[in-house]
Amino acid sequence: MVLLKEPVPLLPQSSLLYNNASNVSSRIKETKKVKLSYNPLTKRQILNNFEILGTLGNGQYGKVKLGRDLDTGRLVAIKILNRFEKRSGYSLQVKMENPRINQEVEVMKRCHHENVVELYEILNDPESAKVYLVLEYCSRGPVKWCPENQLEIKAVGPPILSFQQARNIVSDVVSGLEYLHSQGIIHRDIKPSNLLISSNGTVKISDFGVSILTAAESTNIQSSHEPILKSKTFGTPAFFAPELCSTETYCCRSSAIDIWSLGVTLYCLLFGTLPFNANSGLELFDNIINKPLDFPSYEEILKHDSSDVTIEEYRDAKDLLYKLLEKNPSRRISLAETKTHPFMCRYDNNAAPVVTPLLADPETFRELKISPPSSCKKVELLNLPVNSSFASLDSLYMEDFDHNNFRTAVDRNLRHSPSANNVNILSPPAYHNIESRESSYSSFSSYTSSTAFTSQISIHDASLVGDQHYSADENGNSSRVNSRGLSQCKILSTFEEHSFESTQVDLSPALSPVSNSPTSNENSPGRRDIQRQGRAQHGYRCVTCIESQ
Ligand SMILES: Nc1ncnc2c1ncn2[C@@H]1O[C@H](COP(=O)(O)OP(=O)(O)OP(=O)(O)O)[C@@H](O)[C@H]1O
Repeated sequence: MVLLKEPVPLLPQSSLLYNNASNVSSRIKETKKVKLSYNPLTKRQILNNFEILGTLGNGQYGKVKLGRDLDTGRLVAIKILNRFEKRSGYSLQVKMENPRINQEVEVMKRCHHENVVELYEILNDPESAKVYLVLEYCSRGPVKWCPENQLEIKAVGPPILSFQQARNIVSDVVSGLEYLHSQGIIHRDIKPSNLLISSNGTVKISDFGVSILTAAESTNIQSSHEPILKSKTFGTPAFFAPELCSTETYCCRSSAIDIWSLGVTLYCLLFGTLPFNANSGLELFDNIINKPLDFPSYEEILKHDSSDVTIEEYRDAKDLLYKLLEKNPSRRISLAETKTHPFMCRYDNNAAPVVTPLLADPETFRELKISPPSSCKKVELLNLPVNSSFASLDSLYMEDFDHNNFRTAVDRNLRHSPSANNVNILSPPAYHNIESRESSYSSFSSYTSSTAFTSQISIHDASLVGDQHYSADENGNSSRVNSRGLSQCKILSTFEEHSFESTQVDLSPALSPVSNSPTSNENSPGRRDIQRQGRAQHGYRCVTCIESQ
């Protein structure tokens, strides 16, 4: 789904990210110092008191990581936001404070409800280019309403949820929305992917990046439908209310837009397709404003819903959808009315809670699935520069990472190992100019795995993506790792003074070419020279780990 970028800050710059306001709950911890470190033994990064276990999602505006509070063991989601955003003018790029951060923080600080994702802590170090929001972790991930392999925008049904599951989800969202609106918060981006499911199946509203506070907080803005802060549109077009699609009613926005988006969401859950769709934005807006609502027939529903939806339930569902997707915002159903609508009450038997599989077990979030050899002792954490956050490990190598320190720490580690000679130490310059974060991260993992656990060997093709041109030769004394072709290769590799041999290469399918494929030199069988072609030509991610024999 495309999110329209919001061009103007909606909250005053003096927002609460930097200022304390009396009405902000003290529940939320604000930490002004960020410390990043790396544990080579576990191969995990540590952000202040949180061990980073893996990636939960990549949003439009940054990454979300799974973390574990080292004191309490509690799992958390850590949303990483860029403090600055670049805006391009005619000839210059300006670095501006990212207004989304203030917005999201300001709104989340006010929220404390079972159906709203909770903010626990804000890590906001002025020295850091990132701001970290430590959030309640919803282990079952976002609400899914179409098959994994299908783009939501292309989904045409059948639905993957039963009517009862859809009802359970919407019931939780209505409670969450009622709370938000009572706090003067309009979410403005209600859609299934912003509804997260906790381990016990509770649905929680998340992602407040485009939310706003109405001028009159805590008043029942929904019933008044008063115009709110004048602002540009944002959110996800297919979920836009008609009043957002027309320039005539430009200023007239109220919490009724969330109710419309709730209607689009319910439609998706029930029928597995969007109610309004089109090939272009203009056509989509035209459909939202003018096209009458249309539904799959009852017979079609019966074909797919195994729970035998009755004709009454089907009719009630349609009736509720007509009321939620009422084009005139002042006639749109309220949340209180939604709660008591027959579709929500008459059939509710709680028989089918939403059960989606848990996101991967935290332990499987390890970047490398290797266990430390018994000879390997825990080594000191490596301090990382504050801006070498997980979202931009490339900067770790490209900008200000102190390679000498890193190697010193690594060397210290080597002394614990009986097989230090088998370690492949990469030349730091090889990491330079890596444009892809993923590639950099893999390199980083490879490097650290090879050095932290010396009975394991990593082979790297970092040279391929580095400044130095480097060619690979299966039979020579140096090798490059090709994420496609290597799996069966016997590799003899030397790098600097260390050499090692490996007979088995474990290649993850994820380790595919990162960006453009490198060109291959077809004239040299068994040998493919990687030629960099300007900045866009970066090669492969590194192979992570090879078991030594
Ligand atoms: N609290 C959480 N618990 C579990 N997973 C989460 C949590 N918060 C976010 N995620 C995961 O990270 C993804 C991106 O998060 P989020 O939507 O907040 O980021 P965003 O940059 O605002 O995304 P969007 O592109 O939708 O605007 C989510 O779709 C979800 O998969």
